[in-house]
Amino acid sequence: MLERKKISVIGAGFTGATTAFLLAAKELGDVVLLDIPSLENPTKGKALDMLEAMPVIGSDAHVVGTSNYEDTAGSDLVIITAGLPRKPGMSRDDLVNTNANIVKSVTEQVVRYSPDACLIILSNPVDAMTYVAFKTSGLPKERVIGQAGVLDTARFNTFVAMELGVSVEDVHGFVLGVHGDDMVPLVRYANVGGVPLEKLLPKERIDAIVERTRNGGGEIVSLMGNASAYYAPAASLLQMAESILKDKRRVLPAIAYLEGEYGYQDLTLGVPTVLGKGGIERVLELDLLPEEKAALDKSAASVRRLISVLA
Ligand SMILES: NC(=O)C1=CN([C@@H]2O[C@H](COP(=O)(O)OP(=O)(O)OC[C@H]3O[C@@H](n4cnc5c(N)ncnc54)[C@H](O)[C@@H]3O)[C@@H](O)[C@H]2O)C=CC1
Ligand SMILES: O=C([O-])CC(=O)C(=O)O
Repeated sequence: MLERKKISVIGAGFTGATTAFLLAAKELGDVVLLDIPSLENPTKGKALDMLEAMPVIGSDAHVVGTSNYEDTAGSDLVIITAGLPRKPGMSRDDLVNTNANIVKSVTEQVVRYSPDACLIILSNPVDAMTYVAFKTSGLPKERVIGQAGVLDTARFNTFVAMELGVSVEDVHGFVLGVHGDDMVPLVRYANVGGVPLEKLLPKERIDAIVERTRNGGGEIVSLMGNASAYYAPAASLLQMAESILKDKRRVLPAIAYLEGEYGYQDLTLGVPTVLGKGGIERVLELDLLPEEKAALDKSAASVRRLISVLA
């Protein structure tokens, strides 16, 4: 049964279009897909193509394409994917200035028409872009959320399931911190069907999985050449969107604006959260060992460096 929520997806490229399709197919709400005016017709075309898939899929969600922010008015949720993706040889951080300008102007328009929405930010470097969106929007911190940890954890879980030959459904990893080389896979908290991962795999295999997870985005970029990942990022956005729109209160890692949690002030960073209808309902503070806290501090420092470039 379709709950008539309104979801806007800004940026109709690889991640935005894939996300819009998943949201509509799962009947999470009516979807508005928006891109820049020079891409208005292709955006309308993508949206119409998605809409025409709905009778086959069995979803009554509406999908429209536009370049006009008036069409996004009154959204319950806005997902921001607008911005450049990196090319092989680039880091996510190389996108910081270009994408900060885009995210800033998009956020201004979005909140003008949807002041009550929750925002989920995908554009990279996503920790810093979440900071930009939060500061620009003037929204309460609970309603500006960045996507990183669901995707990084999904990659970790994929590699663990492959290594052990078990269902991905039973692998529960936990990746916090920055969406970059200094991300923090909390191996001590990872389990497979309730059994601690450290009891199932030797340290060197776990280290290899951690390393592959850290490079997960880069591995895809070097294979694809002209694009970065979009299926797993879109699936991650879908999971976060569903938890918010249905007030499921799932415990998911997400980028939150921190005011003292984990000892950080005025910083956006990936932490465990409870996602519900108000956005980030709660940040969960875990006990960290000194080496885990040191890794999170390194992660925090790399986000701070980027934010200071923008100031
Ligand atoms: N946080 C994460 O886990 C992930 C982040 N990303 C990031 O998401 C962003 C989008 O990636 P893709 O969709 O693959 O790129 P893409 O190039 O396929 O799509 C980006 C779209 O944004 C649009 N755009 C640019 N400026 C805009 C503006 N001012 N207003 C509205 N739309 C605008 C472009 O026209 C383009 O259609 C990139 O920055 C990428 O690095 C991608 C995957 C995962
Ligand atoms: O690697 C990239 O540039 C896109 C991204 O953030 C990811 O796939 O993790």
